[in-house]
Amino acid sequence: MTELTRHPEKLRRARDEDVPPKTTIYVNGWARGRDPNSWERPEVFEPERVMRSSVDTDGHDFEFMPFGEGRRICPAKNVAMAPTELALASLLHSFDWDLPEGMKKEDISMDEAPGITVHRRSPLVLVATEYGGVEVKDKPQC
Ligand code: HEM
Repeated sequence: MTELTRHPEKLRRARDEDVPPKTTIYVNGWARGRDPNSWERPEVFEPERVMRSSVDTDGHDFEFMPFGEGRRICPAKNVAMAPTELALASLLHSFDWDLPEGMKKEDISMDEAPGITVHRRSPLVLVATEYGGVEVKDKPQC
């Protein structure tokens, strides 16, 4: 993708329209991840769907390319994946997670804020209880 951004002339004849040189091109990863031709019920938050699927993050499957593809693929893919998995696994292993008092599952908004990277519109507030029953005083925001 970086390759296309740097050398948009490669797309010149895309869809029979000229793309002028030096045009900045953004690949809409959000739309790709919600393409109903690739994913069943794409609007449903269902991370397990990638476990059932044969797609991987190596840049061969155009429906799921969090690290890009081709010769500009993220060179730190493995460096990024290991601590991400470790951090998430440690949080799940060490704490019970609950909603703040009075809040229901249906109250959680998964709305996203616009931007080059996707992030939540409103913070996710959870109560972490360490295994053994000790409630963590500073409620983390994920
Ligand atoms: C979960 C974390 C990360 C994600 C999702 C991610 C994703 C990406 C994506 C989508 C690209 C563009 C690939 C393309 O143009 O096709 C990229 C490029 C790049 N990433 Fe990452 N990245 C992550 C972490 C990191 C880390 C931790 C480093 C450095 C330690 C890093 C270094 C780079 C570099 C240097 C490039 C540019 C490669 C080039 O243009 O040749 N990334 N990354």
